Amino acid sequence: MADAIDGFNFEQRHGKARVRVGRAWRNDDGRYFFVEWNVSISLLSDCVAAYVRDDNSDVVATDTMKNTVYVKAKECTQQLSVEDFAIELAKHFTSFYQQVHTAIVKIVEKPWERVSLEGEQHNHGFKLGSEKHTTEVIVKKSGALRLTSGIEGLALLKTTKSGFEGFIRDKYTVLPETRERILATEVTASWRYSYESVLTIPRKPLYFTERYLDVKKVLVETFFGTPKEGVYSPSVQSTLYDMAKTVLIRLSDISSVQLKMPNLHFLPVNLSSKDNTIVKFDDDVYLPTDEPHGSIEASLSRFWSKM
Ligand SMILES: O=c1[nH]c(=O)c2[nH]c(=O)[nH]c2[nH]1
Repeated sequence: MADAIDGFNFEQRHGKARVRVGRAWRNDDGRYFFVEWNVSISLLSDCVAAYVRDDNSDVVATDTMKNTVYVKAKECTQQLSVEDFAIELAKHFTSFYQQVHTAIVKIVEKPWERVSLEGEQHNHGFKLGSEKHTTEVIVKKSGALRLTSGIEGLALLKTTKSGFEGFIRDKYTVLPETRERILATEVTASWRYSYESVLTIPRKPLYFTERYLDVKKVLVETFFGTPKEGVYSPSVQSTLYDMAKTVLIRLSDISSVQLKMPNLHFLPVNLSSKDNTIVKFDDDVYLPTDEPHGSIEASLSRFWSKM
């Protein structure tokens, strides 16, 4: 919402970024659960006077926002998904403060995973995994909701069943066509859920945690294909599209999905001197690179959905 001030359009928001909180829960049988969240809050509120008249009387202090994260974490006596925690926080800011009309809460969850020792799950031991679960919620005073979740840093590699052929060849092209190469990427995905009100989200406390695992499974399975056979990838573009499409086909409460898949190149190694070949590439020795990398991204949404 823009205000007209001194003959200008003025838009503002304020919040607290990167508030870190850890939350442990203990079951009746003594089993622990743990999450670590990095929370960023942004409030759209009627506090223009602070900018233009040195009047802070309508300002929610960002220090108060930070404290609220810890208070709400304390109040969540049952383990809950990162999405539900973000919605709880956003609902609090829009309902508690008359001045606040919209709250935007972004959270990145650190991938602490329960340790298994000799096939047995540890009661209270966790180790850090790799990819991260993210969420962004926007809640309005009316209860209108926009809920997006995502995954960051999902690194995937396959050693065969990938190629790239038939692309434009011109005087600048040196890349040979191939049906045999390594395919490696680090997937960043985000997907929007179709729930449009805080009143209609599923009640199950870990519903969105399960959904996150469902999306991750679809992405990974579609990238690799079956364990023995795999699936041939004619390009990153084609594999990306299959992954996005399978998410929308399998998961009915997701209305759109965005994927970013850098093409992390593994270059063939050939070494030769003036009179002999030292290393001849036979789909075996590679030079891994992450710079430069191809950057391939797309989004796919249902016809009737808002992006
Ligand atoms: O899967 C690929 N897509 C491209 O667009 C591209 N461009 C390139 O040089 N290699 C590849 N690989």
